[in-house]
Amino acid sequence: MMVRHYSLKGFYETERTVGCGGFAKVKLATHVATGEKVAIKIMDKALLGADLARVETELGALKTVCHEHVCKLYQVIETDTHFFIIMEYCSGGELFDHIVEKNRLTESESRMFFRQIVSAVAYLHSLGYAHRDLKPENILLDKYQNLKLIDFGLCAKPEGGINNLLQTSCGSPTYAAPELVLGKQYLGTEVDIWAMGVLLYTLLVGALPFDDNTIDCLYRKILAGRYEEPHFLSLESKRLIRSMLQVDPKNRITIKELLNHPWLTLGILDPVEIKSENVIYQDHECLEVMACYNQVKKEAMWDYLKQRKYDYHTATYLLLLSRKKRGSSLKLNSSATKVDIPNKGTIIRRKPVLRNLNIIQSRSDDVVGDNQMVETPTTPSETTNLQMFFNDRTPDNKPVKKSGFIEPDKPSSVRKPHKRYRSPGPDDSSPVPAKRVTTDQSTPVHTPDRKYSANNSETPGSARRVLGSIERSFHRVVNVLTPRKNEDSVNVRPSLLTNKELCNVSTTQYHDPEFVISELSRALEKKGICCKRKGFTLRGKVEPNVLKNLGDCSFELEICYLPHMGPPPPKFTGTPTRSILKKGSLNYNSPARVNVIRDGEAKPDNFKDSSNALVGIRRKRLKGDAWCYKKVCEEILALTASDMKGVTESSV
Ligand SMILES: Nc1ncnc2c1ncn2[C@@H]1O[C@H](COP(=O)(O)OP(=O)(O)OP(=O)(O)O)[C@@H](O)[C@H]1O
Repeated sequence: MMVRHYSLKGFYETERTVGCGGFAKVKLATHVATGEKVAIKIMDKALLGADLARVETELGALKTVCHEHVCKLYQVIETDTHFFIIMEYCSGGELFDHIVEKNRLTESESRMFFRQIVSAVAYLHSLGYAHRDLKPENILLDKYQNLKLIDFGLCAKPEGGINNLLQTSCGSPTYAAPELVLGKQYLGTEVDIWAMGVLLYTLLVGALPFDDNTIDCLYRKILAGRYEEPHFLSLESKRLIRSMLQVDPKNRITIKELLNHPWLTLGILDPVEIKSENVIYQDHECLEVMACYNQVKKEAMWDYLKQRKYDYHTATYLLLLSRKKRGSSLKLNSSATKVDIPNKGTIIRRKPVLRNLNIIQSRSDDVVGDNQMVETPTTPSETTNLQMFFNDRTPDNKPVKKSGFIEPDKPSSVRKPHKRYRSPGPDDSSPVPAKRVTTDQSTPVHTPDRKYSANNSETPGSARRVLGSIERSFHRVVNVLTPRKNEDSVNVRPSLLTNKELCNVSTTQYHDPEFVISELSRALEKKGICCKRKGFTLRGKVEPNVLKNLGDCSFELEICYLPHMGPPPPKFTGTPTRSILKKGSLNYNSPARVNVIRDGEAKPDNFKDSSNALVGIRRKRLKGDAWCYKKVCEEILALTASDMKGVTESSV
């Protein structure tokens, strides 16, 4: 059943679900004022229960960090029932899927990605944070192939600094360092390095270094530090992985050594940079746009924004800054619901706000002097912290005291269902009270009651209340009258994919979707995996130990038509013309990509006719362990492929 989130209405237009985790559903949405795409992580408080604390942990970290390879936070909305975390949208999907898609990455692609990971982790460590859940499922790609670290629910900021010991065992078993497995006290930095070793191995090899069907055997392998080194790995890659997967944490390479490691600088020469950004900084043009839009003085706008309330204004400003970085125009759409800037005394404008106003061109007459609007990429204190962390020297060249240079904070770690484990330890000995987690006491919650008309700043309170009430009634009428898009609506035909949607798709040689879905259902049944059919989608759930697998996961296999370019192919006559479902591999077998010129026009993506198109199987992990999902899909697709081959031979 589709849930309507009124607190987003007028501010964000939600689209499809792009991911699900143990705690959250993540939706793609458009930020109405800027038209920018964002991701909204929606968490139901009732389902969070005792894990409410992890939201606090995640938000605390996201509000502090700002790095090009950490997913940016724009806004936090808390209602009585939900959290909505509005973040940078990463359209490239999970690094995990990227690896699976390519089987394994080349050394140079792995290097490019690993440099970004090292940069982000070094930055986190310099701020006193350990991530504690580094794995390719928690690393996303944006459309420029930049990596973005997500999921800070298990991160820790030890009291007294990063060089203080933690005790809570948490994370995913296959990425867990030996000291975590043993339940010893450990350093957050050292367990992150181990997880990065596992990560680099998965990039280069396409499989986990430590894997087994039982947790005991898995832990034995981890404790022995025993893993295979495939022959195709270069000597330098092997050396680097070995230096991270050292059983004794004291022998493990440090993050500082990694920054300059020859493998990471090969062909690039420069050491990895850890340059941080300022979370929010003054930008003359963006501030002017914001001030004009909200009808306040620029100083007042900045005074408000620098409080970093993570409300709609913060989101709008941060999105404007990112538009500016990309060289896009700085325009704001006045159809977004307006939110008042609390300090009314500063409101000076009387001009009506125009639709799609491009405010850069209309410079206001009440701007703050240009010299006050200096962009400050990094604050002195941030620079100092980074310098101190990586040079072991203070700016006046005194040795740095290793602990205590970051404001102490409580470490936190919270159990994560499906993929993670946790054993209780002193670093979470102070149970987080089941209090209402507020992200910022002064952050306005954008419930419908807080929506004002465009010129609300000039409307007296009582009149505004009346208007608000009329507006709410109006919304209710509109909602009753607007037909709802039912998420449960069942597709009567498989969807026809475009070329851009061919990620995570296996091709078949068949044209009949009913036949393929029934073969898939049979294969799932044979493997003992219960599944539900909805339209042309099968949703399966794997319990631990089905298929002798440690993890559990749920997934979807959707039958769809593959795009074919040009006139429909002749009816299938027996000999497959394209690659058939490839046994035991999740690699995407690209269907023929032919640009057909019809009436002088190329039609690559928009060919809407599915008649005679071949059928494909699109897979998607919904929840749970990614490697379990990979194994299950491979086995099911292999089984289906061999079953269908028999049917093909006798029936065609
Ligand atoms: N900013 C984003 N842009 C695009 N997709 C995202 C974004 N954030 C999350 N996702 C997708 O949603 C999925 C779930 O998000 P996330 O891991 O943050 O949720 P969670 O409930 O904390 O998960 P977990 O159970 O792993 O803790 C991710 O694996 C990813 O596929």
